[in-house]
Amino acid sequence: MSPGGVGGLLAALMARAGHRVICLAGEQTAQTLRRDGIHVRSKQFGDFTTQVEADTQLGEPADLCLITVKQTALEPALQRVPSPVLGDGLIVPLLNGIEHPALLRRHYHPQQVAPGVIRVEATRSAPGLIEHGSPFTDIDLASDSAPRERLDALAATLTTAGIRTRVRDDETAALWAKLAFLAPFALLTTRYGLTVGEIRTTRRPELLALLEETAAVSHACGAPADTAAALQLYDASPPDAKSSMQRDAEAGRPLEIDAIGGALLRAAKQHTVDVPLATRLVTELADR
Ligand SMILES: NC(=O)C1=CN([C@@H]2O[C@H](COP(=O)(O)OP(=O)(O)OC[C@H]3O[C@@H](n4cnc5c(N)ncnc54)[C@H](OP(=O)(O)O)[C@@H]3O)[C@@H](O)[C@H]2O)C=CC1
Ligand SMILES: CC(C)(CO)C(=O)C(=O)O
Repeated sequence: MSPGGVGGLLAALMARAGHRVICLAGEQTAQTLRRDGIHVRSKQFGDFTTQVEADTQLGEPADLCLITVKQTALEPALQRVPSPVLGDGLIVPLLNGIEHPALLRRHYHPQQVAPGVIRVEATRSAPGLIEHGSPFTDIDLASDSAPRERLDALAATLTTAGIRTRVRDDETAALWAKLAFLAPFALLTTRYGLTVGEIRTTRRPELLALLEETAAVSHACGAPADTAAALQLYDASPPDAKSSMQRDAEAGRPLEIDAIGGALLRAAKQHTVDVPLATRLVTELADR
């Protein structure tokens, strides 16, 4: 559901591996996909085009529904996948953030909901045209409510299609591991309009302070967070890397500020953790 940067790439990889794939999108995107398929330009997989089916709403049961819409459009998008039509298919949201699994568990049976986090850099430059800029496409799956065997089977299927997938034991830890890295990255690159290479040099003290704040909230929520390891990832990132929130800001699209920054502040408040820098950055971004 929602074949944008992430969803379009995964749909194309699954179709290329021989799976039947139905992309659920707006009418215009669905028409384009039915006619032209999905064309991927990838640093990892090379250039390729695959045919997919496409519709505006799910019309039959499915084994798996990957949810790859932005959080800002999640609630209306769920109408595209009515629970009675889906049957007992696995729902796997790959959105950034930590709060959407609760919403999905209200819409679908909790045993069907298996959240994942994805590490990838992928952009939809036009409907059906995906630019995949990272030389990796990695997913971590974890669910407090879905049976482990289903996650293991899915991880094997995705890995065979080229999407390296691991199953983690702890859902909270898996979601926070991504957010603890992403929140400082998204907030700083978007607030200052700088690449990761510029942030880790010219704004290093702020980066360190924000990593500390985020790690403190993560710990308070029961998820281990390793600030030194996160900093190493920043230092190892290609200097011109940008966050998806920053690319949204550049393109004038709505920002996932609430799912990423807002969720961090809410968790901090709940656990009475002081996060002055995160609060300032989220406020400044929201004001814009
Ligand atoms: N892009 C990246 O590199 C990464 C993104 N993520 C996360 O993955 C998630 C998806 O991001 P990304 O792939 O970049 O998103 P995109 O903006 O590329 O794609 C969003 C898709 O959502 C659809 N959409 C927009 N509005 C609605 C709506 N009202 N109802 C239903 N569908 C709608 C669009 O479909 P249509 O064509 O019909 O308009 C589009 O295909 C986000 O949570 C993001 O944070 C995580 C890691 C990396
Ligand atoms: C950090 C990154 C690029 C990892 O995939 C991401 O999730 C984002 O920018 O939204």
